[in-house]
Amino acid sequence: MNKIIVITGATGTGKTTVSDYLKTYYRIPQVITHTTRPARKDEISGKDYYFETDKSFFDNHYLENVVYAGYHYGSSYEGLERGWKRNALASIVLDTKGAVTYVEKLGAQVVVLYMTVSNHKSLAKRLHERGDDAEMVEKRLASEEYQRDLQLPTALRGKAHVILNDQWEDARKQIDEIVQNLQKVVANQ
Ligand SMILES: Nc1ncnc2c1ncn2[C@@H]1O[C@H](COP(=O)(O)OP(=O)(O)OP(=O)(O)O)[C@@H](O)[C@H]1O
Ligand SMILES: Nc1nc2c(ncn2[C@@H]2O[C@H](COP(=O)(O)O)[C@@H](O)[C@H]2O)c(=O)[nH]1
Repeated sequence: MNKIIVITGATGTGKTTVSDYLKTYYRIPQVITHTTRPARKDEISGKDYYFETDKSFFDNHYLENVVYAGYHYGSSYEGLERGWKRNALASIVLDTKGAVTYVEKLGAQVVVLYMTVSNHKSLAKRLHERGDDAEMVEKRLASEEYQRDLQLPTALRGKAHVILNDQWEDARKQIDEIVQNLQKVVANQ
């Protein structure tokens, strides 16, 4: 059975960092999602996201889609199938609403990693250090979605692995253990 690692949590908690780590060290392909948000510097269409217009966004066939801080985001069935064609274990980065939908729709195929930090104030600093546009950071931190994603949703309690990412080395160790077990499960199916 194919499986998907859904990496979720609030902005800046390290979801993309984890997804890149899984790709580099475990060869776990990333499912690329679609968004109408403008690209950040260094982001490439087709690698980080499929960047869409308000019109082209709706040309895709979504398993789920959301509005996050004023922009559309969506994950397509085709993108997921492309990931699974490359490997029986793929990863995707989603907000918590999308993560709940994945669990509802794909059940036992989903493994959720919920990223968190002990001090939420550190997140704004991380976004600025990442080089995000200051106005975009303000808008994001003021959004309902940001507040919502700071808490593990009730629907994911007892189902998600909670990864504390105050220090990357500690988070990495937790992730290594989960992924190595998962790889054994997938290999034995
Ligand atoms: N443990 C850590 N300590 C300090 N900085 C970190 C840590 N983990 C990740 N970062 C840095 O914090 C920034 C945000 O990380 P990342 O982009 O992975 O977060 P994200 O959850 O994907 O954010 P978003 O939802 O906004 O895309 C990056 O610059 C990343 O290098
Ligand atoms: N539900 C979905 N959430 C998604 C998707 N693609 C990304 N995201 C999440 O949106 C926010 C903002 O992302 P950013 O790249 O602008 O920082 C973040 O939580 C992502 O995880 C998607 O297809 N569906």
